[in-house]
Amino acid sequence: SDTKPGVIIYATGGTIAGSSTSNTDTTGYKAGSLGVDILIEAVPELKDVAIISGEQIANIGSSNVDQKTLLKLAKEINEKLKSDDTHGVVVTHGTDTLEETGFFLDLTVNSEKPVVMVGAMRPATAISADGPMNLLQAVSLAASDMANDRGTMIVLNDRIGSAFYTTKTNSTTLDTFMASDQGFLGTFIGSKPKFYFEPSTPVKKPTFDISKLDELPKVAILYSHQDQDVALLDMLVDKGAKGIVLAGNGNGSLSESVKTKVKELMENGVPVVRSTRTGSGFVTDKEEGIGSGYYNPQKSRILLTLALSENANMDQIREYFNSEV
Ligand SMILES: NC(=O)C[C@H](N)C(=O)O
Repeated sequence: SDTKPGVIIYATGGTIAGSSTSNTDTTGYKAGSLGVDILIEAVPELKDVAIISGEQIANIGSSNVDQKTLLKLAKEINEKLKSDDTHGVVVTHGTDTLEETGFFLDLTVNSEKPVVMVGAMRPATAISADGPMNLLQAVSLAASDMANDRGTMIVLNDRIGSAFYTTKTNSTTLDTFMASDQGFLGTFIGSKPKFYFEPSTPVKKPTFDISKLDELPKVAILYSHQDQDVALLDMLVDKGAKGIVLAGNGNGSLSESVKTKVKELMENGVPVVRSTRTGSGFVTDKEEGIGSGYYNPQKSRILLTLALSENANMDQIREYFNSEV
């Protein structure tokens, strides 16, 4: 009937829109080759759960998603969610950087309505392609009244994760999106979303207004390791970085020489956030570098970018990362 909820699918590319000449190819295919209309036509069942419209934002591998794309997407979603005709939105996206876009939207979309990120690990042409079911589940979630007030969510492999905590943990397998400590919000039975809990909001989740921004400050990530070259930090600043995230060792540990450099940069107004290369856990605040709290390096980069976009000072940035113990 006409009373079905309206769901808009914003397509950006990725493996979910990927195709290959071989049905066993799951790595050499071309990401972002099928348009949004083809994705929708491939799953006629979408029309049973929602009134669907599709919009092509880009058709690229997710490593090519840039700040222009993020700003465009966030602005369009904020605009569309104001309409009574829109119950929720779905964003199809390559999985490699899906969590960055999801986290950015989680902090910048100002609506209680659902935003659902979805991708696939196998291209559309593969045997047992996961994209069609993932898309149907994502649309069902965006059309569900249970999905409000849960922030941006990530759907893959029958699971619902919060974009705030979820990360890609495996380079090739289907069960790649996880939040090791925080877990999932729910699962799917067939295409039906089933939540474990009523909605809740991450502790001190920040929000940002990007409506007047045309660009974002540059923040770079540097991976820590033994014998780290201190000169690379200066190079990043020379090349225009306004802030730096370190994928630090363990609880954000740095060598003595990197520590000294970080102190110097911080004194000169360049915030340095110490995150962790371990893949999970909390990084505590230290004088020599802001602790990232629960934010992994790629989420720390997005948060520091947004904090700098509103000219936050060092203390405010420390507040955002909520990493004091
Ligand atoms: N599974 C994927 O979607 C990976 C792809 N390379 C992308 O992120 O665009």
